[in-house]
Amino acid sequence: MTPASGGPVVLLIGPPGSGKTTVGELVAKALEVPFVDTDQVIEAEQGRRIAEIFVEDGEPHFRELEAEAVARATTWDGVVAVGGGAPMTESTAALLESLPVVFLDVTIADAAVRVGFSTARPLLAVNPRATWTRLMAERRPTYERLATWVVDTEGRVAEDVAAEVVAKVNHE
Ligand SMILES: Nc1ncnc2c1ncn2[C@@H]1O[C@H](COP(=O)(O)OP(=O)(O)O)[C@@H](O)[C@H]1O
Ligand SMILES: O=C(O)C1=C[C@@H](OP(=O)(O)O)[C@@H](O)[C@H](O)C1
Ligand SMILES: [Mg+2]
Repeated sequence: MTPASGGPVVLLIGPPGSGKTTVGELVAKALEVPFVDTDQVIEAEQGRRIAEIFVEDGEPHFRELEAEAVARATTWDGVVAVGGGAPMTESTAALLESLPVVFLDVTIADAAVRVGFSTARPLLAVNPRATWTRLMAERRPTYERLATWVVDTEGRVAEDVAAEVVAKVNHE
């Protein structure tokens, strides 16, 4: 992806299983712009999976890598999906405040079905439902504060959610 003066068309935030990665790709395709997922950037640059980074270096190190990756992504054109915990880092929240952000909302019921709570998401490896619910409660005020728009994804296919994000971005 090439740096551009305009910055991201839209950034997607929300908890694991809200569909940031999936919907982000669909939105980018529809708008014919590049897509970047900061977790994928981190994995490619590190040559390791997110779960390995957590185990080998700990969550604080992952959060540093994540803050750097998000900061770079905010200078690029296109659609950006970040990890569920990214907005909880202060420097990241400060950057997102002035950018077009969609909070993809979801309940534990749908998130559990979508994510299946595999070990790919290390924070959810133990007591996944209780942990997801606690994290969402901690994070919701930040997601809502940073959201330019909130899109409810409950019971909706990703294509439908993506169409609403595109409409919001296009101010339809
Ligand atoms: N609206 C949706 N309806 C049903 N399944 C979805 C939806 N959005 C995403 N998924 C599925 O849920 C899983 C997690 O989606 P993902 O995009 O990785 O979420 P996130 O990046 O927010 O954690 C994927 O298997 C994806 O195919
Ligand atoms: O909620 C979190 O803290 C995390 C969410 C994950 O991304 P998704 O939200 O895309 O699953 C990934 O960044 C990492 O496992 C930590
Ligand atoms: Mg994701």
